[in-house]
Amino acid sequence: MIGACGMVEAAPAAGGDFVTVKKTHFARKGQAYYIAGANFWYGGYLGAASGVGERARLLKELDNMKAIGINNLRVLAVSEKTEMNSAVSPATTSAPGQYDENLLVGLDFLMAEVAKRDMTVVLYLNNFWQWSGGMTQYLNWFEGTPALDPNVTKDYDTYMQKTAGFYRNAAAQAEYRNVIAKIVRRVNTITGKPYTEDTHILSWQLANEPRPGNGKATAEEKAVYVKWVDEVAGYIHGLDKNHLVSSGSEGLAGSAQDAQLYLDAHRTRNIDYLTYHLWPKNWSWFDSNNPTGTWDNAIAKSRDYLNSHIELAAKLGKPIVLEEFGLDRDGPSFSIKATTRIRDRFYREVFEIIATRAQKGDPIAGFNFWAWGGAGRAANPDYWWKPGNDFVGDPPQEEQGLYSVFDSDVTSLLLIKEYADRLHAIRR
Ligand SMILES: O=C1NC[C@H](CO)[C@@H](O)[C@@H]1O
Repeated sequence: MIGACGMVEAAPAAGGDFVTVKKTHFARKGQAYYIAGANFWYGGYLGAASGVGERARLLKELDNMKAIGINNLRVLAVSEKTEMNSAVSPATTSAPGQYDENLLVGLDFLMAEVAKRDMTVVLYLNNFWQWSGGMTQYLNWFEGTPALDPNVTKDYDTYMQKTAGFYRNAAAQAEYRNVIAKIVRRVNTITGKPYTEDTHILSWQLANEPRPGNGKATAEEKAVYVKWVDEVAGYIHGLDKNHLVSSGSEGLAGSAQDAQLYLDAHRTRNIDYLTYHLWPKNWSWFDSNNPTGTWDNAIAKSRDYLNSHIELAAKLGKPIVLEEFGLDRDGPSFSIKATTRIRDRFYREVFEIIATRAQKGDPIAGFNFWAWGGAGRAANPDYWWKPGNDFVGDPPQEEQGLYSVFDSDVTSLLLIKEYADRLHAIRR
């Protein structure tokens, strides 16, 4: 629709067009709404008008995702400039109060194109991990502590424990709220529509995989984390009365294996639905160098993880979304030429549980696989990302091809379509 000012404008939002929670399900436009989604962290980057922007690619990626039934994208809304090696550049914010308008317009463009395809987006506003600067970079700004890349130090335990200091740093929290307000209060420069009025935003998300600290988080660290989730989610609702808010938690793996902590952090009325992630290889349940020897262990633990979190959501009476899961290519290999038989078998196991329980009416509201690589291709023989290279589903902290689903992975794409169709057919 072309408005009087000549700007591309979506039809005015009717109240019913926002995604809402109805008991333990999502609803949208008077229907139950199930997510058959992709992680597409770099969607805003492709939408930029210059520099890293690749708008022609973005349109093709969105069309290809739409064609296989993908109706939701999980996208990084803001990145922080950092010295850490395995982080994306450029970044949305290079210092407190300084923003790259080209990247913000990129997000505008993405949202405008998502609206045309009637997809929805989950936008995460920070990152516990280093690949977009994230919480560690805030501490570098406000504590003066060095931003140490765990891919370099190889000490993830210390990284996690230090990064959780973000929650208790008043200056970092104040700037984080400034950044949240900058994004949430933004008026889309392509459509002229305020983000708070955009019915194609499904939810604002506090961060990607916020954790209370490392696996030995203390009672005090856990209490700080629970308070942080409640307060920031409440702050976002204060800015935006229309949209849902989620945490971005991985579930127990991101809650020091403490179910009570996971429940306590998500009990607040400020959190509208639960999230969880499933990573058998990252969590050493599956060894891709010994697939036959570790498959049974990995799939048993995965099934338990999938089902037990749906029970936790039922306890809180809220929907839950499996918003990340993945496995690497056969071999293992990062090469796009490698087959994906084991990954496809894993995806089918995951999808079958999600679809069956969703059809039964259990509080599982859908999935986002990690992650859409599409037409992107690894540029370097070592598969590591360098500025100027294609973006793929794997962020710069990991080899480009580790978990990405590429446009040539036909068996995977057909599998995603099969289950997207099943979820979209659910009527409630
Ligand atoms: O959020 C995340 N979860 C797991 C992904 C794959 O390891 C990782 O790339 C990302 O930081």
